[in-house]
Amino acid sequence: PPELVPDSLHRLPVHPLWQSPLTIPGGTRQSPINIQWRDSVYDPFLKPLKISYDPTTCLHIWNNGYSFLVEFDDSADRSIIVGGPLENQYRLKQFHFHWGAINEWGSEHTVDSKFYPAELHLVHWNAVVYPTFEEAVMEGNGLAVIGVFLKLGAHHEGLQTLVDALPAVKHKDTVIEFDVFDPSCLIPSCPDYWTYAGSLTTPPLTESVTWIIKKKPIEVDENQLEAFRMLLFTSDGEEEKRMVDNFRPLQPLMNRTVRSSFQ
Ligand SMILES: NS(=O)(=O)c1c(F)c(F)c(-n2cc(CC3CCCCC3)nn2)c(F)c1F
Ligand SMILES: [Zn+2]
Repeated sequence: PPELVPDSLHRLPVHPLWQSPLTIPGGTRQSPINIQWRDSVYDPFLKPLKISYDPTTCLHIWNNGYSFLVEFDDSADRSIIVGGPLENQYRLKQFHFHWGAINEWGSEHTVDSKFYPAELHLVHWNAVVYPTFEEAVMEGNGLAVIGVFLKLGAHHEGLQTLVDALPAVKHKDTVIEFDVFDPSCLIPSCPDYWTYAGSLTTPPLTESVTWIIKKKPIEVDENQLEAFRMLLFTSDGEEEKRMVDNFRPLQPLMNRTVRSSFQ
């Protein structure tokens, strides 16, 4: 419920990464948004999303002072997605999460105004059309991000290997090698998703993302969520600020329709 949402949402977040304005002047397709289930439109022409990741393309985990990113070798078409709403295949670049200080909020997207405690984003770029990720970030069909909601429940075996590595990236600008991980273990097997045209939810907030939001959440346990909350926004030696509530406020839907791959 909105009254539960941290008042920080009503104050501009102070995190340095947000020094740029929280709203993009003239933005018409900003993210995240609330997904009103009954307003989403079933599109029978949407294809199943095809995910093929090579676990050996995993490189390292990096605390960038906003989230922790697991980055991949995207120098060839080894970890890709194709199909769904996409016209081209897209290469996996990194995945990261957004989460709250408490289990009542933390996700960026909401479903019927309900927050989940966390949300996973798998960021892919259109290497068929654009020569670099940096260029793709600036183009309307440049990126495709798969969003997966995390809900409090059973222990998640696959996530635990990632959680075990987090203490090594507690501080901003720390990196740890992470050389074999298959992120498809974090994606629900249920094929159902919503899709809409949106933006990055962090600077540069460019309107270049085809969002693919999985309908089914994955379950993680309290200890695993707490491990996220032990990370710090701050560098070693600075006054510690816990890395929590690193999600952008909801943005206006404006003239957009959310399509569903399911009836
Ligand atoms: N929440 S999100 O919308 O899924 C999301 C994304 F889609 C992103 F692409 C990034 N992103 C930001 C950069 C810096 C680049 C630095 C060079 C210029 C382009 C941005 N790398 N990846 C990101 F941080 C993020 F949170
Ligand atoms: Zn994100």
